[in-house]
Amino acid sequence: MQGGLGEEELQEIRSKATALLLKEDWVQYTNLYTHLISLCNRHDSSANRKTLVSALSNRADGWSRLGNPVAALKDCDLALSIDPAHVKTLISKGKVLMELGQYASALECIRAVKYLGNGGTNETIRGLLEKCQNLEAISRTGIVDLSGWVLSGFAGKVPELADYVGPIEVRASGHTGRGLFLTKNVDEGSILMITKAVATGRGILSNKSDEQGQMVMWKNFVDKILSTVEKCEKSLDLILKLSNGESNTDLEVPDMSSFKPNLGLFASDKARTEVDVGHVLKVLDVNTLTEESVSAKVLGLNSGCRAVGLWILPSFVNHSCSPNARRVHVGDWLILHASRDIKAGEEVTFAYVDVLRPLKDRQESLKTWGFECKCVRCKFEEKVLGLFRELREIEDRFVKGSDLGCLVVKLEEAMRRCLVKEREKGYIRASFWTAYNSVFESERLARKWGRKIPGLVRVAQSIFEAVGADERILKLVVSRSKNGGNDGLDEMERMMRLARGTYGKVTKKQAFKALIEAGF
Ligand SMILES: C[S@@+](CC[C@H](N)C(=O)[O-])C[C@H]1O[C@@H](n2cnc3c(N)ncnc32)[C@H](O)[C@@H]1O
Repeated sequence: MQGGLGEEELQEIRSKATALLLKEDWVQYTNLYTHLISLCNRHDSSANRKTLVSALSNRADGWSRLGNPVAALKDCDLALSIDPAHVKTLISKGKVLMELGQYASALECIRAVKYLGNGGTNETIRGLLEKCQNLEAISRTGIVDLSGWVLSGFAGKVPELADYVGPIEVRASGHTGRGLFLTKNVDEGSILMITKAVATGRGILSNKSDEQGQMVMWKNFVDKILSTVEKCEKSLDLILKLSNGESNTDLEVPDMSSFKPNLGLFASDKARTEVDVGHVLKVLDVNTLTEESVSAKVLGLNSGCRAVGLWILPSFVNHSCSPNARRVHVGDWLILHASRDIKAGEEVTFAYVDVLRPLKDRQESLKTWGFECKCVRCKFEEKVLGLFRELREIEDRFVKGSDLGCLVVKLEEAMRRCLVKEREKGYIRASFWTAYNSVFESERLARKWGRKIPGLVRVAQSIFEAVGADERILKLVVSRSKNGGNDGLDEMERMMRLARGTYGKVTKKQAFKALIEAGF
């Protein structure tokens, strides 16, 4: 007998627990340990305290398996308040804290195991320590290095990342509601945030117009969101802070502390929350992002696999046709980076629609979003197209699909005659990128019109400065340089800048090259 708890009874509970563990029946496993914990509490003795600690530790594992790290953490803390040197609990607590994005505290737990010495230096602990150190560094600095994964051709599991909030803050942004702003100067490729989706819906669609496949993917995504918000009040609070598209006036500007790593995005052991499903669906309509949109790059994904997802902090990023940021998706993680240099105080924007299209096309696409873009580029284009009939006529002819080479020449001449400034030429060239692309891409057209228009590098550079980096432009610059059109180191440096702007600073130089290859 152990002060009230019989050895036989304990043995029976242990055997049941092993059977449930093998069956991976975590609900019954957790219930069984709840029963044992109440037995231990009823018969307090020093022997039962040992049993209590290991029961709490095991129940914590059960909670973790059930996706409830908050309850797991509570059990770990209870166990450690009785035995602060309980190795298994310290390891469990370290893992739970990692899951909650509390890397510095997780490191403390795992280091404590290492210094306790009893079994603390084995491979598992070393691996855990290394992983935790990496994640802690990412969450503090935003420095990620996916070189190994990229160079291996994206083999194996998607790399683990950590939440990072860079030099950004949410502020009121006039007619657009709230927006994300930079708090210090950054150069192109700088990582602005790393954040995990509240939920994603994935599907292999036969083609872009596979409506049935899209419906299934959307339903699956909505179900995941609803199940998360039903279980977790904090996730619901965050989602309810997002725009539902009805009015941009008087929207609350959330405190940046609401976006601290992962907190709140997990189920708590509280009762289920009442959810206004209609409101959540409206929020999803306005804030859901697709992974494969033009201002996003998906790393390491099978072609054909599509995904939609909700990421909280990126939902505060407004659209601009002259954007300065892009997204890179790695599994359920979204990495937002500067696609060109951005000054402190500037608003961070990415494109909701293809910005390498003429004004009319962009305006048409933005109708589905329910707003008109009033960015500096749109205003400029509206003004010049209104002022200069010849530019307007060129746009009309472009829409009708006339000879693209001739059109590019006319466009360059018209810009010269209309005294369009160099930076603003980038806006117009971006609008007619398809025409420039077909000239630079075709040897015949390049021979025919090449001497009458600026070279690819100049055009690419002006577009880069006006609307940020873009994979399609990078692709053309790289393919041209392979065909012998390169001028050595300078060109390499230019390509690296374009690559950094397109993918963000996520790999070393060598891997960037592989990424460029893999991207195409
Ligand atoms: C993903 S939210 C962006 C954040 C939003 N401004 C907020 O306060 O929550 C998308 C909504 O923001 C507004 N929005 C985004 N970009 C805009 C723009 N360039 N001009 C006007 N409204 C914009 C539109 O109401 C759009 O439906």
